[in-house]
This record gives sequence, structure tokens and C-alpha cells, in this order.
Amino acid sequence: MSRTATLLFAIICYAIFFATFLYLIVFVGDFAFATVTVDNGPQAPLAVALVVDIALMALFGLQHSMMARPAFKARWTRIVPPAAERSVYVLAASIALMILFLGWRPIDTIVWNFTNPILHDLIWVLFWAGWATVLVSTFLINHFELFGLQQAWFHVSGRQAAKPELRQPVFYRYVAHPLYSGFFLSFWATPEMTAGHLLLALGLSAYMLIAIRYEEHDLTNQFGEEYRRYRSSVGGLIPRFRRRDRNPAA
Ligand SMILES: C[S@@+](CC[C@H](N)C(=O)[O-])C[C@H]1O[C@@H](n2cnc3c(N)ncnc32)[C@H](O)[C@@H]1O
Repeated sequence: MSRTATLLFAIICYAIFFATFLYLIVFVGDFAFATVTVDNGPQAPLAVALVVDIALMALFGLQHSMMARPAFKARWTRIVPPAAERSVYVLAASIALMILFLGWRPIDTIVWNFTNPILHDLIWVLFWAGWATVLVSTFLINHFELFGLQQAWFHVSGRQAAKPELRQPVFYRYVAHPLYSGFFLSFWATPEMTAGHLLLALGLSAYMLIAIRYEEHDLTNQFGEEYRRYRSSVGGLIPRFRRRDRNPAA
């Protein structure tokens, strides 16, 4: 693949990813203007809906976790140019999500419904705070590297990527997985929880807990003692605020 083609491919994959990410917000938020959401779409008998929805989440989880493994990347980059590897991953993740959007079968049974206007609005604040946390966290880690643009740009400009470093900015000073915390918040914060939405929240939460185990394993292999020390000093999904020592000399 020529350098310009790699960059163009990366930009297209990024645009597809970003549109899919925005639609995920619409899908989970069940906004009225959308015809396909977690609670709106083709109906199916309960047993069929359960099988289809679980299979769709498993497909997404499998694609995501398999392609993120260092061993898979090492073999995959013998076929795909290394500068385009992350873009292919991002494209595959977007396609898996689109399949989930299109195949999803809603289950309408109401699990909870908060009608108190203050509580209702508060839950929506949490929903949006979750998505904001996700987006901000990607920038704190390195948004453009996470989604493949940096690799393609460095390839075009002949620059070498800097050695990976363990980042601890802002949220990461208190919590190791703020991006996943944001997703948890957004998947669960809904004033009206249907059985279908609950299934989505449970399935994707289970996937994230598994992904965290793999990610921590990989980061420990990569950064060794530095990561072990960091991880034991911060929360996992819930921030741990350490009290500052006011008089360290005493
Ligand atoms: C989808 S991000 C999720 C990051 C983190 N688990 C979170 O929830 O905020 C996964 C990528 O972030 C990288 N990563 C996670 N924590 C990191 C840190 N503190 N510094 C640098 N990279 C990190 C992992 O190596 C992986 O490539």
C-alpha cells in the first residue's frame, strides 16, 4: 500500500468509526428520531431475540478482544501493513457494531421506569457524562493513535513512533479504566430500562470486565513493575482519591 493510500485508508476508517460511535450514542439513548435503537427495531419472539442479541454481542466482543491481542497483531501485521493495522481494527470494530445495530431485536418489557422529573434529568446527565468521559479519555491516552490516524501519518511523514509510555493524566491519576467507566455509566444510566436494554448493558459490561483483565495482563507484560505499582495505587473503574500528605516531613 502506498503511503498516501495508507493515510487515505486511515482517514476513511476513522470517519466510519466516528459516525458509528455517534450512532452508538443514539442507539443506546433510544432517541425518538432514530428508527433502529436498543428499544426500537424489528420484533421477534423472546427466545429468538435473546439468541440473536447475545450472538451479536458475542461477535462484537470476539472481534474486539481477539484483534487487540499482541499475538494476533504480530501475525496479522505479516498480512496487513503495520501502519494500517490499527485502522483495520477500527474498521472491523465499526462493522461489528453496525451488524449489532441492524440485527438487534428489542425486548420491550419494562424493568424500571423513573418518572420523577429531577431523577429523570439526573439520569440523563449521567448518560451524557459517561459519553463525555469516554471521549475525553481517548484524548488523554492518545486519541489519534487509538484510532489509527497517527500510525498512518507517521508512515507518510517518515517519522518513528515514540516508545510507548504509561500515561497517568487527569482521570488516569485516580482510575485505571476511565474510558470503560464512561461506557458503564452510559449503558446503565437510563430512566426507562427495558429488558432489551438491560441485556445490552449486561452483555457489554461483561465484555468490558473481560477486556480489562486482558488489557491489564498486556500492560503488565509491557511496563512490568511500573504498571503493577500504578495499578495498585488507583481504582479500577471507580476512582480512588488518595489523601494528600499535608506534612510529609513530619
Ligand atoms: C480502549 S483503550 C482503554 C484504556 C483504559 N482501559 C480505559 O478504560 O481508559 C485501550 C488501549 O489503551 C492502552 N492503555 C490503557 N491504559 C493505559 C495507560 N495508562 N497508558 C498508556 N496506554 C494505556 C492499552 O494498551 C490499550 O491499547
